[in-house]
Amino acid sequence: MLPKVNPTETSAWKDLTEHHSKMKALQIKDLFTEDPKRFETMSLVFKDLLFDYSKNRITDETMNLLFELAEECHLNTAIEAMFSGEKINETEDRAVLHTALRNFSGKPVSTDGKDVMPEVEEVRQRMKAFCEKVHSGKWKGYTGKTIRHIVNIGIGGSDLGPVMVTEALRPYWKQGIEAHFVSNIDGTQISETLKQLNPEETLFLIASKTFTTQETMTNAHTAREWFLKSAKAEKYVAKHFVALSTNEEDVMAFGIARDNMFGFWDWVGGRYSLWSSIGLSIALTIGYDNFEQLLKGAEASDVHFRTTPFKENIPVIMGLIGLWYTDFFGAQTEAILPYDQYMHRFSAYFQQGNMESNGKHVDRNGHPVSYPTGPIVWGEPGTNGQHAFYQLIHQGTPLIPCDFIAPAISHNPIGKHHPILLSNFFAQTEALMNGKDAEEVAEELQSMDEQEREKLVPFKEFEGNRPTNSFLLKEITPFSLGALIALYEHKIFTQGILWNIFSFDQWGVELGKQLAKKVLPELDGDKKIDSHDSSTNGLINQYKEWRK
Ligand SMILES: O=P(O)(O)OC[C@H]1O[C@@H](O)[C@H](O)[C@@H](O)[C@@H]1O
Repeated sequence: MLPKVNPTETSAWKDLTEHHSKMKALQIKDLFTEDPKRFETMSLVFKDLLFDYSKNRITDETMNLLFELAEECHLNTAIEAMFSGEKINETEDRAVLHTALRNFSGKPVSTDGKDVMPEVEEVRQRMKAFCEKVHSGKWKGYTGKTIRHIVNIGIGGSDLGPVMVTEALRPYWKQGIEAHFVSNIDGTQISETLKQLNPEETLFLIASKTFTTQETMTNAHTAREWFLKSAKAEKYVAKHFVALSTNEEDVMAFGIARDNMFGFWDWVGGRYSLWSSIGLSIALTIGYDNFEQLLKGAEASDVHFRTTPFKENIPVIMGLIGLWYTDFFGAQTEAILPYDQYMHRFSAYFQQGNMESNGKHVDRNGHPVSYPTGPIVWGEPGTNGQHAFYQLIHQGTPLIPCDFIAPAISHNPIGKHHPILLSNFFAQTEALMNGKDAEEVAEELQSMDEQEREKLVPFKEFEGNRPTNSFLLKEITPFSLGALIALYEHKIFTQGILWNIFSFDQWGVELGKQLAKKVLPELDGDKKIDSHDSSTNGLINQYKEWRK
């Protein structure tokens, strides 16, 4: 059982509260003037990744108090508990061992007295063999053709990770293989996907931890019917459908043979499952060896997180700085802004990662928390975001801490594109910190009539002091991406421990599922509905009227 400390009752929290009143007025840019070594002190290089956290509203004292908070909340004990298979997901009575999926150390990882590594290894080997069969063309469709299209049918954690990673690693796609993803229950997505496909060359991966998720099962049945319209015989389903799941019984009931099922375990949370067999679409798309590199990158971050003192521990620092803004500055959101087009789903992925993990208002003792927990996470790739919402980041009223991410080397080094992209990446964090004061604005508007100029100055001023982290990666490779994802995962863990909440359950998504199940039968027939509030009744009845 994890120690359950209310963070606000620690002495570090009290000191941080006092410290915050001093820090409110401090300008980040002044901290740079005062300390020419600030960048050196507040940046870390890990593998081929530079993490620069110097453009934050922090001093050494802030960081030391935050480290003390982490100590008082027993973060070290919690990290060890996770890695060593303790059932830290108490509301579901489960261990949290996605780290075992990327363990190549040869050391056992046990939970419930059993080493999970032999089974992990066995599934990895089966995934590898399967990828080889598909890529070599030995795996044939029902008419003897090779597989050219992979369709992953899953939602939430069984979709977002595979989509994000395959997109981020597009330069590594195997020739001759196209990956497709269907998640939404909206029939549009599967219809539009199926239109592009030939059933003879298509492999469906039904990805669902529980194998009961309504959206996934409905899409899977639609895909099966579509396939059988051409293939005619049930026996061919085995050549075109595989399951990625923990639920063997329901997989069999769907008609997928045991041989075509790649299992994983209840100690893998859905939003942490891309490292498991849920990653089969990734392995099929970029090749198994590259998938293994992704796992090895994540393993490197695991080792870093588990063994590095807090002062040099990137996910711990990321988590503490985030908490500093959420709980002391009242920041409600955080933006993740990758300056890499291939990473266009990275923020969407960590929307689920963060918000499903730490969107909790009850602490580990079952009491409502008295402090803000998980922030809203959002973002779009640069520079698109600059021309859309950066206005608010620069001049709006809310404080929005931002993570800027960019690769030094582009996979598409054409013309001046990459230097232009990176000039924006560098310029934005500088501008967010420095702002632009009235004097500078007036200087810029010198040629203007004085009265006009004075009117305009307030609108063109930037107060600055807007905090950012920068992640400069040498290049986006399977290894570096794996490492980066795992750093973000461990940031979430760090914050969950400090907020004293359970980060690995997600009871909040259940309500919607239950309610939709109640409404669905009411949509049949023409009978007017009066079982809800007048708004819901009104909407349902208008729908019934219009769909006639
Ligand atoms: O993989 P499954 O069982 O189909 O679940 C998909 C998603 O279902 C959602 O309801 C859960 O909140 C997610 O965590 C999960 O990833």
